[in-house]
Amino acid sequence: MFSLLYGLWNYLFSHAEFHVLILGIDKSGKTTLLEKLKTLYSDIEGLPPDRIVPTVGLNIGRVEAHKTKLIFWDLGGQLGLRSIWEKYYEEAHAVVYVVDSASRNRFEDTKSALEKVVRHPDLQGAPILVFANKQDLPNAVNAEELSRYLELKDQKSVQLRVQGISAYEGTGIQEGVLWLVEAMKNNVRTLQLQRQAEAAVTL
Ligand SMILES: Nc1nc2c(ncn2[C@@H]2O[C@H](COP(=O)(O)OP(=O)(O)OP(=O)(O)O)[C@@H](O)[C@H]2O)c(=O)[nH]1
Ligand SMILES: [Mg+2]
Repeated sequence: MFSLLYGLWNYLFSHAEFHVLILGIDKSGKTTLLEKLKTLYSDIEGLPPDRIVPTVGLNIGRVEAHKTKLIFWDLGGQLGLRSIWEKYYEEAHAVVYVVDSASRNRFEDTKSALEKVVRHPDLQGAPILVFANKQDLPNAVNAEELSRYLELKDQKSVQLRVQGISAYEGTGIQEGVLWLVEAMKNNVRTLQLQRQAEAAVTL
């Protein structure tokens, strides 16, 4: 019985696509990360950093990571564009929240934007992976220091992890994505989204 259920579970997930939102304030490195994800996990070579411009619309990256199909949505982080983020919340399985770990003068801004994400009712139950980006810079704070700044230890009800990365060098990214994939698979929100998708197909 267990192996039957396990087989069914695996079958469902091998066919499912997970929607992952990439959020964070402007210049944190979201699009640079998206392009690196394409390089790491697909046949497409992502754009080099010097060809990336600030995001106004939406960038999409479809990859297969750790035997799981992932669709990343990368949105613009400028102040005037952040109100668009919530339009994507209902359909998102998880969030990757990118922080520029070397810009201490912007930690307050990134903290308050993250708090709104964590508290939003449309994202209830979604795992949140905070990427402490730009670890290649000498003045970057590490993942532990950053979680102290962001006061993330108090968020007990949320599945949350802080991971140091460099979107330039690619370090730390796969470790974080592996955690996210496992978190999404063991998650009530994922089951709910899957049921909604199935209901939409049978209507
Ligand atoms: N040193 C360093 N710089 C980075 C890294 N990732 C991104 N950057 C730089 O940070 C700046 C912003 O990168 P983007 O990827 O455009 O940032 P974004 O978060 O997509 O910005 P918006 O689209 O405006 O919200 C660029 O100059 C990047 O080259 C990194 O890992 N290390
Ligand atoms: Mg961008």
